[in-house]
Amino acid sequence: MSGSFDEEALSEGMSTPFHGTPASSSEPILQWSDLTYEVKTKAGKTAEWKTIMSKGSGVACAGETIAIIGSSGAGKTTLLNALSGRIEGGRLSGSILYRGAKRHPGSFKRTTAYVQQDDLMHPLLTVHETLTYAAKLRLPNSQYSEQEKQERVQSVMRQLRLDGAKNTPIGDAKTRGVSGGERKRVSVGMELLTSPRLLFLDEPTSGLDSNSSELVVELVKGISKDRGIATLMTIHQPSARIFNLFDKVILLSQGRVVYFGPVSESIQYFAKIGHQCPVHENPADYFVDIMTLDYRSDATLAESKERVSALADTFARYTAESNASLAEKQSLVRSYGEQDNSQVIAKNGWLYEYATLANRDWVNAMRNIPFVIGQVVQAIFMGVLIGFMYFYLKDDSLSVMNRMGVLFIITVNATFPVVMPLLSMYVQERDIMVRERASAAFRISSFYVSKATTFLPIILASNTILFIGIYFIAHLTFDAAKFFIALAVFYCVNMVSIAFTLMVGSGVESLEMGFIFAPSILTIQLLFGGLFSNPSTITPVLRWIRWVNPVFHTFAALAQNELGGLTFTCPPETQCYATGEQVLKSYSLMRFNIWQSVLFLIMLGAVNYAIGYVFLRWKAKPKYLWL
Ligand SMILES: Nc1ncnc2c1ncn2[C@@H]1O[C@H](COP(=O)(O)OP(=O)(O)OP(=O)(O)O)[C@@H](O)[C@H]1O
Repeated sequence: MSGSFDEEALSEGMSTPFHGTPASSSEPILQWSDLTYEVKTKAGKTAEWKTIMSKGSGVACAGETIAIIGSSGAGKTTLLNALSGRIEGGRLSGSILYRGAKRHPGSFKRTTAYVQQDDLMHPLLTVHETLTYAAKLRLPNSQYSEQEKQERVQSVMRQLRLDGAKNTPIGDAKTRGVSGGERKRVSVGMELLTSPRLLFLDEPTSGLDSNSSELVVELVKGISKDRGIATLMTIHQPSARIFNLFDKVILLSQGRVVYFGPVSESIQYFAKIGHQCPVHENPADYFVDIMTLDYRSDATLAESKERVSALADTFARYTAESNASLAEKQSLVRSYGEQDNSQVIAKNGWLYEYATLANRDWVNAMRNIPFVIGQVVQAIFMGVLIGFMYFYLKDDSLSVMNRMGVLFIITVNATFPVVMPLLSMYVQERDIMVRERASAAFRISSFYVSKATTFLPIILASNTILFIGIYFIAHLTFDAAKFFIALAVFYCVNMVSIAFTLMVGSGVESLEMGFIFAPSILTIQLLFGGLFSNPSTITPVLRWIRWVNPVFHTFAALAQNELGGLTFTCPPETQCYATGEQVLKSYSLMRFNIWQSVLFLIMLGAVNYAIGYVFLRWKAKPKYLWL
């Protein structure tokens, strides 16, 4: 028997599953009704709307922990995202009330918390550091002293039983770190540092063994109850013990609600509509079984579709006819009154945010041993290798080609070797930042400036070693003014490369795309850099490239600085350059003087930084549908 029920029998002895108003009648935090979500799909040439979630309604009250259960593709994540204000694209309709009033995006995000399924965290920071930085960034200084922030971190670590892993790094696929369960608890902890009214968790137990899963759910439930947080989590086939930990459950199938009410009454409800859960079976498994479409044959599929549809219809009819109607729900809200959800939550000052982020970036960069050692070793190795390749340049005309070569190689060392390693670090951190920004933890500008300023000293320090090695071993002109001017030009192009990295890294969708774009653009810069082709012979259609080409400006400035005033000896009966000026003229490198080239570099750096910032703002801008 599927879908038939005796309403009177059903009502007997049961509270109102749909609304599930708890006995204590605690404050309703989130209410949603008739929530429908559709996406556009292509069927041949015509596009049509596909319903992913249909007319979902419910309420989450303070202190309750609610599970959203369903088979794969049932719409669990869609419901969680719609309720948490993180749904992108498509069409969302219905109503969502947060503490009795319409949600206000800024304060909703700051007073609610979302724990993602794939927790992105800085792998090299310890548990304690991760939570401390999160506390510094998320808790306003106007309400918390540094001491109180630290107390908060300690209390969250204690509540989530993380004291034992306090000094263990988070880790990732490359470096060993905390266990999966601890990692999840750190993610939860970061969200609980503030005092959210609502907590969303997307599959917090996925990938965990049953003990770790149970611990996560148990701890979350305890904290939610203690702090009066309404918690909603999607969960995939929980064990019977975990299932029984929840206060309420939303059972979803094919985007429709099949049951929403107290866990304690779920078995009774299904029994009354003809689906008696066997005594020794895990109720969660049983419910998922009867809600899942059976694709084994056409007959089983048709039968299961009918069953699922009957289950959802039955529940819809039941709730529509039950005493706990919409009117009751509304009166419940009225009894608590509408809350003002638009209050501005205090942010920390820009400088404080910047200092915290820069400190975190610095710690991260310095712990990235392969990166640090790689930078130093590469600088020494390349400095010595290139230096000896051009060892002790003389002042004969044969040295002209070598001088031009070494100056170009110095320039090249400020492009690829700077951009590629920084790009991979930056894109990874950008993705973490976009996540952190979802809870409006800090400003994009402080993150961006922090990145620019932490990369700069690291790159300048290693490239100074390289520059000095090449300069003195190759024996470029030993003149203090020339040395320092060359170094200044070299610093400028390094700065442009960092700005370029931030621009590409902020604009691309993924690191893979960055690894395609960045080398392509850098190769073009090298081709038009002034060594491989004479700038005056390049077709006018492409000649403008030199204006925006940092490699050209660097090479031209270094060449003018090095060759200016030099004279060369010529072997007898040969034609050759007699002066540095002749070389510069024949290479067409005197279109701009050294200071104009430096100015171009500074401007290019500024433009790259600015475009990168705009890209990042656009990337971090929420594109969510809002009700
Ligand atoms: N943008 C979209 N375009 C087309 N179909 C979509 C889109 N978003 C979601 N869906 C479909 O909607 C259904 C519900 O997706 P959702 O991710 O909410 O399921 P779920 O219950 O969380 O599944 P799982 O447990 O496998 O993560 C799926 O069948 C999914 O393929």
